[in-house]
Amino acid sequence: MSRINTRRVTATATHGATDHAPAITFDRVNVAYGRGRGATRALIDFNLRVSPGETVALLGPSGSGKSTALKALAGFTQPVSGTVRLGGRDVTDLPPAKRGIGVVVQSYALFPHMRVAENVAFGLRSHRVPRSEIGGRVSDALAMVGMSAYGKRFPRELSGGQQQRVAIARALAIRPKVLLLDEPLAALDAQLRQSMLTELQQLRAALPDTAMLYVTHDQSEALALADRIAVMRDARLVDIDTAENLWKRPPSSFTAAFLGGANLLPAVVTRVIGTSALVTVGGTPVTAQAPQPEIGHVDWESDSGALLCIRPHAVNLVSPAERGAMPARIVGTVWRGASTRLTVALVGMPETPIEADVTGHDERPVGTEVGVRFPDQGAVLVPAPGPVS
Ligand SMILES: Nc1ncnc2c1ncn2[C@@H]1O[C@H](COP(=O)(O)OP(=O)(O)OP(=O)(O)O)[C@@H](O)[C@H]1O
Repeated sequence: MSRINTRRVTATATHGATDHAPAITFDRVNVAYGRGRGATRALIDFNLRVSPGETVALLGPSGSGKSTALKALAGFTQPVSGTVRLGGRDVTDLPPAKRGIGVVVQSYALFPHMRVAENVAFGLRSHRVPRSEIGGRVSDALAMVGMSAYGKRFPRELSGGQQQRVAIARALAIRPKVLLLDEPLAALDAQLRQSMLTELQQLRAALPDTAMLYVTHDQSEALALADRIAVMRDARLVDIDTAENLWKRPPSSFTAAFLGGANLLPAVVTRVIGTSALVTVGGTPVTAQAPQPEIGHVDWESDSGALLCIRPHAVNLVSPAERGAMPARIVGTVWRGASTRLTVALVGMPETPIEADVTGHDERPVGTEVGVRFPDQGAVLVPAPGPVS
């Protein structure tokens, strides 16, 4: 049974905010650590808008600037330039405690000498909530995360998952309009992470007015929770769209690879009509989607190079004798229980092996000859990467 209470809670208004403004705005925000030549630019011209009630995941590899973006919003780091707004109100120069944001970090950050209820009450006191209200607010917040029975315990008497629930309760107790979560599941084991992910989905549904910014380097968390995913690389935002669009029609090879380990094969464009393409991969003709991005336009010119993006589950392994199949050989095999991940090398293209997921336990040995087919329109063209600026 779920431990998150799905009762809906309405966030209290923050003073000075406007109703129609985005809940969160980053406007050309730059953050650097250190000064002069040795400075690290951790956020470069970062723009992002999050609507009330929307969840945006900041996804990217280690060091790409995700936590820095949260810190700039929470007030833990000061931008060199740019503006941070909450509900339309400029908070760039406001101290963290005055921003009214709930923050949950990976390490729980509970006070070890305080009981659970005192931990949750702490934030309320620092937000000057009247004494008479504190008890009720603490009970409500603990009930939301299914921890009502644990108010008298110390953090050391709780499991990792329970401590993280208390940390979430503490963030929710102030009834924030904006909730920041920085890798909240990273310290938990795989099984607990999965159940907490389900609970976070329920929490999201229970807080329809609360905007959430969720930092993760785990694409499955981002896909499960986010309305939109903002992909970061080297201190910059590289792509932003709905989870579904980024997954199905990745606008860049970086996002394609980062979001779900896509196969990216060098291809040559034969012709594109509308959003359908005919390309060749290693000389074999393949049909693919050739989508256009939301903003801008991609010219898929005949004879130009592109990348063919295909997910491992969409690759079909057939008999090498089948007409139109690309000849290949199995070079690796990993049984994963419900499926087997096979690595196959196309004849003539050994440097770009393809990963293919096959249902069940596939016992074909390494060295077996196979044929590779991509289902009609099952692959998507992605622009070949240009130089990183
Ligand atoms: N306090 C600091 N002093 C100096 N450099 C820092 C500091 N905090 C972060 N950085 C640097 O800024 C860059 C961005 O760091 P940030 O923590 O925002 O990345 P991240 O995407 O959240 O990474 P991770 O997934 O590993 O947490 C990195 O190069 C990091 O080394």
